[in-house]
Amino acid sequence: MKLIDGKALAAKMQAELKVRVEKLKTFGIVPGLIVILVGENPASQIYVRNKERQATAIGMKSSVLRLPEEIEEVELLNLIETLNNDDTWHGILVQLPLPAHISEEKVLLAITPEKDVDGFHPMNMGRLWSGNPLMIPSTPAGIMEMLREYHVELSGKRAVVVGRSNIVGKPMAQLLMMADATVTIAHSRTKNLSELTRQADILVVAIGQDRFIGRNDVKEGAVVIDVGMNRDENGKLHGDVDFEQVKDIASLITPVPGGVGPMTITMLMEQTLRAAERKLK
Ligand SMILES: Nc1nc(=O)c2c([nH]1)NC[C@@H]1CN(c3ccc(C(=O)N[C@@H](CCC(=O)O)C(=O)O)cc3)C=[N+]21
Repeated sequence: MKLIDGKALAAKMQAELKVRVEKLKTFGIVPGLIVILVGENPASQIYVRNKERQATAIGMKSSVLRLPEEIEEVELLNLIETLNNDDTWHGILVQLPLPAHISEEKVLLAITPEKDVDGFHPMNMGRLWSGNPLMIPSTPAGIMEMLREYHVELSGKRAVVVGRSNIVGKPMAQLLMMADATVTIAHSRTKNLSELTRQADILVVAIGQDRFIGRNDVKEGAVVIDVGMNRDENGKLHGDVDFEQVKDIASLITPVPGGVGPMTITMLMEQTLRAAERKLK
């Protein structure tokens, strides 16, 4: 078993991003990412702080708007409209999940696709599936970077994605398909899931269930990517893959923490930078 070190790759990419930021600054553009956080979800607070720290580290401008849980939907939509027209910000990210009284669909539609660094706007989802992406969701984008860095061959390989979310599963499947893998999307209702996952040369797991994939679900030599982040009663993080059971079967495996998570944040920065670089053209 060899570890895919997401933290190390994220650090390496940050150094490259820093150079690109400095270059852009010589043209008078400071790339900016604004994050909107509604309510007090403590887990969200940690991600938001990490995002701010990374942005600052590479020389980008970054800000977090903390809004009260009770904010009205129309107020949030108006704020997004203001930010759409504000040249300071090249990326706008609304942290999910939102409180139940606010329509996620309306909010995601309100962000102009050019600033939608999450790639969640229907226009960006459609462009990805049409093979002409503008913004790519950062978790699957980070996974593709990891597979590239570790020279994982994808063409003609059998990839199984467990999880069908708009944020991870669906865009992941499309990116693997664009890289010429043969892709199957499985999910919580899939029958004989194990039979399917055991055929995977590349197995991506994003189902949101603690240590869901065990030793009998993985083919010898498979590349295993774990998107899960589940906290147990002692506050320890576990993936959707039982790392201890799978580590000696897989040829390459991502740890949790230190795998997909750090790359997700770095790719968010990369998308913001790319949005800012488009201003030059
Ligand atoms: N609009 C939107 N975009 C998002 O990208 C988004 C979101 N909403 N809502 C919440 C999820 C979650 N998410 C994480 C990103 C990085 C880590 C991360 O860096 N994790 C580290 C540290 C984990 C720890 O120790 O707490 C690791 O895995 O090593 C975690 C979680 C982005 N999300």
